[in-house]
Amino acid sequence: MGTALIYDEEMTKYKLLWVDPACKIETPERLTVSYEALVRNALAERCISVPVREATNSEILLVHSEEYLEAVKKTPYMTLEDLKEFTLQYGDVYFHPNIYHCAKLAAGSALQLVDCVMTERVRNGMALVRPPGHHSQHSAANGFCVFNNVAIATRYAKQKYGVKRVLIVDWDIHHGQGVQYCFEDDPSVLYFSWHRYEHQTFWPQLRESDYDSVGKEKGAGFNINVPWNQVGMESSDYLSVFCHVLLPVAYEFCPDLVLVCAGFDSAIGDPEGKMCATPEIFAHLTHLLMNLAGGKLCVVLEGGYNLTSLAQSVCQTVQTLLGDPLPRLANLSGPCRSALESLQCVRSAHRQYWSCLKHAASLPPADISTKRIKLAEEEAKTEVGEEEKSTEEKVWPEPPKRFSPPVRCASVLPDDVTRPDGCKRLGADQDVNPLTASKLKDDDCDTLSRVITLVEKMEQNEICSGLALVCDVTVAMTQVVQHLTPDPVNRVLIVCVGNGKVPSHITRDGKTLVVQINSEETEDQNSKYYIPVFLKKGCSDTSGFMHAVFGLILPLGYEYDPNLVLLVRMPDSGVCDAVWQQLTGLLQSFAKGHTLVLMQENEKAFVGPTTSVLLGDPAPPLENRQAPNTEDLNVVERLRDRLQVNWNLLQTTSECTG
Ligand SMILES: NCCCNCCCCCS
Ligand SMILES: [Zn+2]
Repeated sequence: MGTALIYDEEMTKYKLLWVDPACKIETPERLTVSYEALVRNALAERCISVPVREATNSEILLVHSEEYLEAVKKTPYMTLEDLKEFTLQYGDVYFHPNIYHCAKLAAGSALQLVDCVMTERVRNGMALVRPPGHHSQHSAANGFCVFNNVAIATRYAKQKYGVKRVLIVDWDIHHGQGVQYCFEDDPSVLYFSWHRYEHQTFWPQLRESDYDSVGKEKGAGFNINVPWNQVGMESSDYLSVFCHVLLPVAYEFCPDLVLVCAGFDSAIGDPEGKMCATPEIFAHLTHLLMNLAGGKLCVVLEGGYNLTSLAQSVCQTVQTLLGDPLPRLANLSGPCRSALESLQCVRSAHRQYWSCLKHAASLPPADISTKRIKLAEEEAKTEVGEEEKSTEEKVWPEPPKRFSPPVRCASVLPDDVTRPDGCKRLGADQDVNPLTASKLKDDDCDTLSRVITLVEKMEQNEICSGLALVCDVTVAMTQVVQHLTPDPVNRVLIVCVGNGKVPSHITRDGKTLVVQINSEETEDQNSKYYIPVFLKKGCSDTSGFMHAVFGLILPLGYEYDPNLVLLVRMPDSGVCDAVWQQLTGLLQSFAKGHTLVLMQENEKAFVGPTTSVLLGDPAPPLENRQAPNTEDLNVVERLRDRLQVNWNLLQTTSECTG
């Protein structure tokens, strides 16, 4: 299934008609540079173009009041003076004779996207729209927004398709208060937003944007606000929040549909956000959401005011929706102190609502809060009349080309195992490839030599990922590592699922990082590069396993930044299909998707499900949402405490930083 792209140049046909410094950044060029970049990078042509449509009155009334809609309906006929007058009743927004038409198209685009995802005409998609929506409210326009596109789409999906649980991820740098107001008492809609806040001094300066607004009444726990109290946040800060807050909760919530308020003013260079995360981060944020809801992901443009980083970020997002390998994120430094403080506050505020957070630390002591430091700085500044901060132009490298290897997935299988049709899908040359069709009766060394060849072709970027059935995964794993180690830049992340002895020499000199999830307490080898995760209930405990994936494996993987991932399924691991597929999907975040899966010969039943995920299909949703059992949670938390001195992305509290 493909990726939808919804765009129409009609939505570029309104603009600011008078002087208003607060609104001049919201321009038609935002849409044209984004769409042109998709065309220039040959991404638009790979999408399924879906036409826009106007949202109907009843669809708009799913969120907005009749009086508001009636008022907006009059704007096409207003004089310039009337438009200015009409605008004054709202904040930080402007009207134009054609904005009502465009606002209906923007909302209608989001509905079109929901339709083609819910009817499975496409797997996922992006709507490039303006005016944005997440600030608009029941009876008010606000923050460049007229109708709340994503809120309308959410209500529409529930009404028309009976969707039970919707996750809304708002990665725009502003708080989508309009969305929060819409769903704060609704437990069927989980709203997550991070936003520049600076202790309520940044627009829209709302008390209810802070981390302690967790939702109301039945909706308590289903509204997650992550305030950024400093500018300059980087990819590490964003990934920490995804790994330690959003993903664990999102998987526990188990949504049927995911909508993204995709504002790119959270990217480097943006005049509003003043953050430092490069556009590649959106490739990863998108990917990390793609295994939820069976891949049903609708991305709707919100903000983004630096035309360069906006266009690059849109391309990174669409390219990931299309299933292309992700770019590596270089030298992630770990979250800054202010981000850690926000992280700790949010986790603490939501501890009582989500079992994955029940072990979260309590609120940081007020005295170390960056708030006191910040307010002290404010006083200092006013005293000495600090000169205007230089608004230095941010520069960053153009994101690297994300090229897809000719073969997406190759497999080394015994004769009696039929090659999954998925591999065949990758072109006829695959059949003549010695790695797969082999008429010889292969014995073990032949298999291993083919596995090594497979790895070499991955290194040469001829093959993206691979899967091999071998007679002994430990031997195969060791052979692969020995083959690779000489090369100085090689770093291999090895994830071993299940019990079994991992040869200790394999973790020598940091060229490999081994994380083993098992149910046997191994002697406590206190090595930085061998991390045994002992789960009392073993790999069959979905919640405990996924807690280890988000709390340990993902942060470690991002910080280690390997150029190859070995996913090893130890004999009799007991891990269930869906969890195995989720892990396979999430590990493609690393090494540009170069994942080699090693399994025992007798596990042929898992070849198909594993291959489908390596080929880019979403992993099926994890149905169960029971709490991880306490001991397993304890294990992961204790491990994180012990390891975070070496691995910064494991941190979730601000106390630990000296
Ligand atoms: N100094 C006032 C600036 C107002 N900024 C409004 C930003 C709306 C963003 C929508 S994503
Ligand atoms: Zn914004």
